[in-house]
Amino acid sequence: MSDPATPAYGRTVDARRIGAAPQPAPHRVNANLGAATVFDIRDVSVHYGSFRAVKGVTFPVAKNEITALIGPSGCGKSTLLRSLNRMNDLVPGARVEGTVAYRGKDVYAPGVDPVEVRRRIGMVFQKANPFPKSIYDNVAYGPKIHGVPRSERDGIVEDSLKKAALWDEVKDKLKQSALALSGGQQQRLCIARTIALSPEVVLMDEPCSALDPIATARIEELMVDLAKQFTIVIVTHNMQQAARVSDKTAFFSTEVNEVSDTRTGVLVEFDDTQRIFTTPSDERTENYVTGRFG
Ligand SMILES: Nc1ncnc2c1ncn2[C@@H]1O[C@H](COP(=O)(O)OP(=O)(O)OP(=O)(O)O)[C@@H](O)[C@H]1O
Repeated sequence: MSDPATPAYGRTVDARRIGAAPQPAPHRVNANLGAATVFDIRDVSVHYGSFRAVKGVTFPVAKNEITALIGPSGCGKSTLLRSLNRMNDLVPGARVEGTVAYRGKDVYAPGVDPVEVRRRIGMVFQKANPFPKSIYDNVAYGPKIHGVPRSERDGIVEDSLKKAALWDEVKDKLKQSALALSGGQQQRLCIARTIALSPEVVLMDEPCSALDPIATARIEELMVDLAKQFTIVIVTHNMQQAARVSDKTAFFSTEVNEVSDTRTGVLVEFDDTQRIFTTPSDERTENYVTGRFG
């Protein structure tokens, strides 16, 4: 049994503790101990044209964990997230330097198919973006274009909707338009659509920012459940959310270049979520998580 004096950060956190004075950690936990590494992100910088949005980022992502990327607006969280599955390829002028090793292989290596990368490393966006199709067709779409036979699609749709905790609400109206669902249901549908392709990793870019607290709570519960099967990396502005659901947290900030007057995102600290929110190593992290940072 865990020590009751130890704050329960990481998936079971009491959100009211956020902002409390840092407390001594019982011991320093090696952030990468004991879990298989899915991503080894090494010295990654991302440019948009001549503008360097984020520089020199290095941290690992462990299998079946939830890793949260937090930090002030514009520090490059979404940019870094999109570099993990080559989503930035779709942005004209975007360029990634360094190494994003996924299961030991650089996703930017010559010959790597970005479509296959995005199948294995799926993405859920800030705003639910269902296709203007039926609920069924939204989930079946990916398997269909990847050549999964029609006979297997019913099972995939049901399984994906169950994993996304949406099945009970939609099982009797699969042929109805996805656009008639609530915002929270649409976001769970987008999660079902993503996991229908059997990815290993699900990237989530502020998946709850357009949702009310009840829908947010459902997605958070869902994330924790999905992490049993998938590895999750989430960008969130919501520090309580990061503290509630994540195992590891990467805190980003910006450095100002006095000459060009531009801001570049940097990784300040990466560690167990509990440590980031209780005894961070860097003063900038502490100022941010305790709300002293404007
Ligand atoms: N497509 C793009 N073209 C040019 N610059 C971009 C593009 N996308 C982002 N940027 C710039 O890159 C920097 C990092 O942006 P990014 O959206 O990654 O930050 P963020 O930390 O996710 O911000 P927020 O929390 O506000 O969403 C910002 O200066 C932003 O203006």
